[in-house]
Amino acid sequence: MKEFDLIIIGAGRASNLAAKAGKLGLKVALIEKSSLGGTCPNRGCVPSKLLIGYANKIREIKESKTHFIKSKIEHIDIEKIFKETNKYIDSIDENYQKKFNENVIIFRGEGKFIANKIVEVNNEKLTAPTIIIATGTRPAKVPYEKAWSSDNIFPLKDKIPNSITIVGAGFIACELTNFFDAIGIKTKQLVRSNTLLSNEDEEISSIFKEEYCKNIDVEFETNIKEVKYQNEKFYITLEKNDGTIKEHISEALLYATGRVSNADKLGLENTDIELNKKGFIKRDEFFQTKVKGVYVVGDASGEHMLQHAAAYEINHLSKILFENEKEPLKFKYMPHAVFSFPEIASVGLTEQKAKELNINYITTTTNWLASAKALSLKIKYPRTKFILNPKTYEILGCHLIGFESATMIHQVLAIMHINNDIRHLKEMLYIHPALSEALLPAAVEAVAKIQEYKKSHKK
Ligand SMILES: Cc1cc2nc3c(=O)[nH]c(=O)nc-3n(C[C@H](O)[C@H](O)[C@H](O)COP(=O)(O)OP(=O)(O)OC[C@H]3O[C@@H](n4cnc5c(N)ncnc54)[C@H](O)[C@@H]3O)c2cc1C
Ligand SMILES: NC(=O)c1ccc[n+]([C@@H]2O[C@H](COP(=O)([O-])OP(=O)(O)OC[C@H]3O[C@@H](n4cnc5c(N)ncnc54)[C@H](O)[C@@H]3O)[C@@H](O)[C@H]2O)c1
Repeated sequence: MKEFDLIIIGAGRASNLAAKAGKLGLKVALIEKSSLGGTCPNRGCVPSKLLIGYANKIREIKESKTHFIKSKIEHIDIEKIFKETNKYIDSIDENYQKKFNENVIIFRGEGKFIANKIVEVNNEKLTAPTIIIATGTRPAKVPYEKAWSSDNIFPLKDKIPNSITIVGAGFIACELTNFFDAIGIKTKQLVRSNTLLSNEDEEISSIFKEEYCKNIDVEFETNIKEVKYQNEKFYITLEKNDGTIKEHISEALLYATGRVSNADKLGLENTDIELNKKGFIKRDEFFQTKVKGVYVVGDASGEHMLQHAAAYEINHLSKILFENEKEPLKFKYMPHAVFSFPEIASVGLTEQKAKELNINYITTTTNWLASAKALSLKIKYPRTKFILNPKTYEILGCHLIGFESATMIHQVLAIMHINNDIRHLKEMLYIHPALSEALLPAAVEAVAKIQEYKKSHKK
């Protein structure tokens, strides 16, 4: 049996913790069955956003007529787009290896528990007083042979298809569908309900749907009834919720229907570690599982499934382990963005959630068009929606749709981080006429509505 100070299973974001522990002089075993770096740089956030960069540029050119510019795209080098993206992915593992000093021993293989504190990898048994499970998630199994998940395009090894059908209405489906459509591959999205991005605030997701569907061919309330794969094509029978049948042919079929826990492959039946109903590992507020000294962080907990959440958790665990941190991590808020067209960014409660919780709230929805910079974009839909506590001025939720929403929301996040009071957003000085200034009228409207509320609720 090999003894270590620390074992980490999964070299995604937890690679940073392994590197830090190694620098502190601890003997670390880092177990990874795939490429170092994990999902985000190899088959997640980073390559998908590299693709979105192409889509955004193309959409801008295609929409140039709004600025009285007649333009035509002569050629999109799709081969080159995938070649460059694949090349980026190829560089990740090697770059990660450079992070570690000689104290970090990398085991390339699948780690499995054979007892509470013993992990087996490549027929070697390892033990340590502290073990971190950071094994992330994998795409839900695709139901047809030859169909893809997002893992099949990062990197893309198959032939680039001339047509693609994408199933799902969440983050991955709406980001990738926009990309494939923008670069000129014939694209259809299949959605079983009547909604896209159903976890977003309803007002925002309905604006998104209206704008998105101006470009994208989406079949709503549609399921796949049957699939045949012949001559390198999928022959798909579609069934609408009203029973209508439609035949559809596509060279590629990609499922973006969610991700599942990797805990089923960890041999946890040999331990006292417990799973929740969705198959994710249970933990306490200090990330500790039922086994003392065994922790779970990042997507493996199934809580947030976002890179910034995983990074923050792993950083906090590092403080608990190496800096005597005694406080648990409590996220005050958890923002996210959908990098599609249009772009959405969101933090906190949606209006439907506020209703469900039966809390006292007010909302304001303000367009961005008082901002000259927003006006110059010549798009009418951008909006800021606030969900507010009318008694305390607290921002309970903020939802943006429009150009660079993911960047724009950071000024709201800063306020929420330091002292959550919408009045700061109203009082701060904005550079005129930067796009960020588009949030000022929203803050002014929100504060005015709260003051009205306070007046009308005075005894
Ligand atoms: C297409 C896509 C786009 C995304 N875009 C964004 C985005 O824009 N913004 C955002 O915030 N998030 C995004 N995400 C989510 C983000 O990638 C994850 O939240 C993040 O990677 C989680 O990090 P992690 O370290 O917890 O897990 P992972 O990065 O998944 O790392 C887990 C590692 O554990 C390894 N592993 C699993 N089981 C074992 C085992 N038994 N033995 C050895 N190794 C094992 C895996 O191979 C993997 O390398 C995206 C995800 C996808 C799929
Ligand atoms: N910008 C970002 O931050 C970003 C981008 C991509 C992925 N991610 C992360 O990755 C995770 C996974 O993304 P995702 O898009 O796969 O999951 P998701 O949960 O966002 O969406 C899954 C979609 O698939 C649909 N679906 C599920 N089963 C189906 C079926 N059998 N038939 C038809 N539709 C079905 C659901 O209704 C939903 O619309 C997300 O939870 C997110 O945390 C984040």
